[in-house]
Amino acid sequence: MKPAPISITRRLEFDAGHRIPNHDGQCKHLHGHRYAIELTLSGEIANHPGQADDGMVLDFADIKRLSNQYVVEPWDHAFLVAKEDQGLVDFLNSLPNHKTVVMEHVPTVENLAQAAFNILSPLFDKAFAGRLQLTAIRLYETPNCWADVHRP
Ligand SMILES: Nc1nc2c(c(=O)[nH]1)N=C([C@H](O)[C@H](O)COP(=O)(O)OP(=O)(O)OP(=O)(O)O)CN2
Ligand SMILES: [Zn+2]
Repeated sequence: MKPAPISITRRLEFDAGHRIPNHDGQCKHLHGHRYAIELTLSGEIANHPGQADDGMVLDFADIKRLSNQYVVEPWDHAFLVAKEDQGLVDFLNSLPNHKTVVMEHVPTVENLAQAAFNILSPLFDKAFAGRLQLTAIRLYETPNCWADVHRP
């Protein structure tokens, strides 16, 4: 029998500041969140008796390593600001050694989840070609608010 499809998910957390400049409520103010990102990968379970990855789609440590390097560490304790939010970009750039990440789009949880997916999906494709795929990202902005991005 063909094995049933399987996916694995690794959760990582980071802190970042942001604002939604044109929001009609509190979110137009500078504030921060403890974000949680959940990365879901799908692939086949390795049948490699005697090897470290036997029985795994991918070692959770590998998901952590790639995600930390390219998203979690760059965004952790950074201020995530939209490039269109020019006054704030200029202010943040005036702060010596401030960790600022200028985003292509307004840093809603939807756009951040999409940005993380666009960064990480090709990296997983390249590193583990053919064996597995990043199929979804869930990004929590608060315990009550999150966005899901799915591989098309
Ligand atoms: N669709 C979206 N709506 C909102 C976003 C967003 O990214 N996408 N972001 C915000 C705010 O930045 C904030 O993160 C959410 O604040 P809030 O609604 O207050 O969420 P809480 O979980 O803190 O709300 P509680 O009422 O305390 O549960 C707003 N909207
Ligand atoms: Zn917010």
